[in-house]
Order: sequence, then structure tokens, then C-alpha cells
Amino acid sequence: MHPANFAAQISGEAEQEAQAPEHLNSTGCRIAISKGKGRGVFASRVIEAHTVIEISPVLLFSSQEYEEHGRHTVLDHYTFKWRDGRMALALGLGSLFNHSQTPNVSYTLDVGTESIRYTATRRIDKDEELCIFYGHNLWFDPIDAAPSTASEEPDDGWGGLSILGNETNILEEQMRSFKGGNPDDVISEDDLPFTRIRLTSDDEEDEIHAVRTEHAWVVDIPDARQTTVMLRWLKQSGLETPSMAHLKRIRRQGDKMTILLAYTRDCLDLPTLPPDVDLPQPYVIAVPCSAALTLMSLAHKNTYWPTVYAPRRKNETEEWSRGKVMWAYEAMIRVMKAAQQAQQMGELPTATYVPIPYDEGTRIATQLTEPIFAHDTRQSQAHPLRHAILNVVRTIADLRASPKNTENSAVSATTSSETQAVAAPSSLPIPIENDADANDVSPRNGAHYLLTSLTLFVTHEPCVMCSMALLHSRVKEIFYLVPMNSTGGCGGVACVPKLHGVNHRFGIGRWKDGERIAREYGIGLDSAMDV
Ligand SMILES: C[S@@+](CC[C@H](N)C(=O)[O-])C[C@H]1O[C@@H](n2cnc3c(N)ncnc32)[C@H](O)[C@@H]1O
Repeated sequence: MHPANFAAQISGEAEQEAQAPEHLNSTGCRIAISKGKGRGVFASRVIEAHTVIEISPVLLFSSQEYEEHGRHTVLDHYTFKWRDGRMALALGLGSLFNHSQTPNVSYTLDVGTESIRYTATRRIDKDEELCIFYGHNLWFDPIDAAPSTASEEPDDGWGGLSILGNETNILEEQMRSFKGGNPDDVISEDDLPFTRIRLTSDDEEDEIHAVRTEHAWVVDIPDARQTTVMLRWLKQSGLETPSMAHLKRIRRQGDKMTILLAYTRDCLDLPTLPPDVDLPQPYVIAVPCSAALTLMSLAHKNTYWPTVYAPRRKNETEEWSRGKVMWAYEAMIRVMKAAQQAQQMGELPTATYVPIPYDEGTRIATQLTEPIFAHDTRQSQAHPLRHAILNVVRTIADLRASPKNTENSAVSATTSSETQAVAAPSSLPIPIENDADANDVSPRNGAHYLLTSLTLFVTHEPCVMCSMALLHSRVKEIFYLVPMNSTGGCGGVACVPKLHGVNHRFGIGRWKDGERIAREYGIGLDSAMDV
């Protein structure tokens, strides 16, 4: 039968009115006619993102059987290559999912149980059609086709539902479902691929003892006319960092004006002031670590230093755009591949990745122009502390504090072999340098050995030691795939950035369905010790 006639015939539009059969599905799927495509699978109620909606057993045919018989029958529209080269036919609903360029269902092959598992990649409304992505080389004209790019695409090398047996995996499929829309669309919290671990409650903000502070250099300004000069100087001094954005620059107490210069962690020694302004010596005070969320907390925080008031609705968190979600998926895919490479090199398959920041402001502020990888090197370096996280923190510190970068006060896209050796731009994960070389990075500048404002992706939940290291590194946030219930320090046995009294908190996102995704890459829980 000519493929073009196929969908029309089964939809009954051409000759007769076909009826879709009932289906006793408890996950919210029903079979119905999809205009121009024949039968299809539809949502009989709202289906939440990441719901497993169907597990279809498959029938397997040898390639010879298929060549001689199956291929000449209607089965040709339903079969696809299994991983071992045989041809597979999905039973249950599996064969009835139609194709879409923007699918809302992803799927994975389970070779062990000879089945395919279908998962909703986003929230699906009642009566919406559930579609998967078949691949690039379709044997029919999809009715929802975007302008064709088939000629530019490499041949998938598969017949039928080509992509099923190919190198696709859950992460890539999920990422595909986010493609195509406006990158600035805000993605709802439910549809984000990760769950955020809540570190503070807003009520905590209202208690004076809960105000977290850290030390900063300030200087009194005897003459108010010096303020403008000082503010201008401060802007080009390199002392200001994005992590100070919640603090006002000037404090007025009666006639006395004081200006905020820098955190002591960013500027270890007494700051050097402009020579032409006559000022007393700077001194150190405690300032709040974050903006005030409530008026009560604003009053408390202002007793330390004038603080920005940034009220938010309870439980409100930073919004993520579609573009940023894609950025996170890419990072997660890269970190998984890095872990696989580590495994091939005989290391534990745990890896971390710090991408170039998504938003321009942070890119400019951090000047991180190359992504940084690291993997676990406990085996090759015979060292118990060479965890992937410690390695990446060290790599970034070495890179940022190297003489070349301190000249520019930040990481720059230098191509010197010396820097490339530690930066490992976009390539294989590189273990950290040995101690002797790593020590040779003077002059160091405290402002730039940190991971302030950076986001880190990691295959496994960091252990307690690494979580503490992350806290010291001042990283902005981390995302991990595999929870480590018995060793993890970011929600497993403990949640280090949640502890009372710590002077920095970093965000934590636990990837949804992370364990299953990691298993697909062969780097699940069983394969890792602690990260
Ligand atoms: C695996 S079957 C899907 C179920 C099929 N609609 C049925 O009624 O049995 C694949 C066939 O569905 C039709 N089909 C799937 N997605 C389509 C799309 N986006 N546009 C047009 N036809 C489609 C094509 O005829 C294709 O050969």
C-alpha cells in the first residue's frame, strides 16, 4: 500500500467511517481518530509532566523474517529496529502514538524486559493528542510538518520508527519537547525538569537571629562631596561583585556616611583607595548575605547594613525560561557523557560541569567564557579526596587565580596551553593538575578563585564533604541527577546549605527521574561511590 494512502484509510476519512476502539487504560489515555493520521492516543484527563503513561511489551522478529515477510505487510508502518538489529512491534498503545515534531511524550527501550516505556514530557491537557518523535527520515508526509530539513539531517539509519532504536535517550527526548517555542517563555514550576530543594522558610526571615551575615570592608566618608567620586571609583575598581547586589552602597547614620567596598572574602587585604581622595582607613563590619523578603526582615537587616527589599510571594522562586531549560538540558547531557568517558578511562563515572552562564549579565560579571568539566580521579590519582566536585572547584580556582586571569581579574578565553590544560574547554574532562603545578599560581586574588554566580551540574548528589566545599566555593546553584540517600550532603543524609549558621546557601535542583536517566547512561546509583 502506498504510505500516503495509509493514514487516510485507517482514519476512515477516504472510504468509510472507522471507529476507534475503547481502551482500558488507567493512566489517562484513550484511543481516538486523529485528523489525517488515523488512530492516535489522546489524554482522557489532565496528565502531569513526567507521568509514565504506558509500558508496551514488544514482539521481536529476526531481520530475515522481517525482510521476507513483515516488510511486505501493514506491519511496515509499525515496526522499528531493536537495539540488537531485530525488528520490533510494540503491543498495547505503543504502536498507536502518532508522530510530532514537537512531541509531548518521550520513550525508552527496556532491553531487559523487551518493552518500551512512554513518559509525558510536560503537563498534557485533557483531549490533547499524545505524540512521540519518530525520527528525521519519515516514510509519510506528516500533516503537522515544519519546513523540511530532512536533506540536511544525517540518515538515521533505521527503518520505520527510526529514532526509537537510535542513540536517543530520555534526556534528549525531554529536551526536544522544549524546543521550538519562544526561548523567553516562562516554564511553570511543574514543567521544569528538576525539583528545587527548599532551603529556608520565609518565616525564618522574620527572626533577627536568623539573619545570615558576612564580613565586608567599608569606609567612612567625612565629606559628603566625596561620595560621588567614590561611587564612580568603585564602579571601575573591580571590587563590586554580583553577590553584593542586595546591599545598598551607602549607609547614612545622622551626618555620618559610610560606603560599602567589598566582601572580605573577595578582598583579603585592606582595600587600596583612590590616592586623590582623603579618607580614613577602611574597616570590617558584618552585612546581610541576602535581600530582605519581608518588612520585618528588612528592619532586622537594616540594623546591619541598608539592604534591598525584594518581597516575594511565599514559596516563589526564580523563574526559568524555555531557553534556560534547554541550556540546563544541554549541560546535563554533557555531564552524563563526561561521566561515561570517565568510566571508559577506568574512573568512577561521576562528573561535574560548569557551563558558561545562560544570561548575559552573569556572563559579563563572571567572565566565564569556556565551560569547565571535571570528573572523579580517585583511581588514577590514588587519592581519597579527588572527588569530581572537589576537582572542578579546584580547576576553576586555579584557572581564575592564574596570573593571566588575575591580570583581567577574571577568567578569559585565553588559548594558552597552560590555561587549556586546566580549563578543558568543551572537551574531555581533564583531571586537575598535580599539587606541585597547582601551587604555582601566584599572584592569587581572593575575588576570583570562587564560583560566585556560577551554576554547576553533576551526575550524582554531592557527598557531605563536597557539599561543604561547594558552600565554601560560593557556587550559586547545583543540579544533580542521582540522589545519594546514604552519603549525599544536598538532601541525602544531610542538607549542608540548609544548616543553621552557614554563611552561604546555594540552590539545589534534583533532576526528575534522575536515577532512571542515569541507569540509561549506565551510570546509576550502583556505579558510583560518593561524589
Ligand atoms: C505507528 S502508526 C501510528 C498509528 C496510526 N495512526 C494508526 O492508526 O494505526 C504510524 C502511521 O501513522 C500515521 N502517522 C503518524 N503520525 C503522523 C503524522 N504526524 N501525520 C500523518 N500521519 C501520521 C502514518 O500513516 C504512519 O505510517
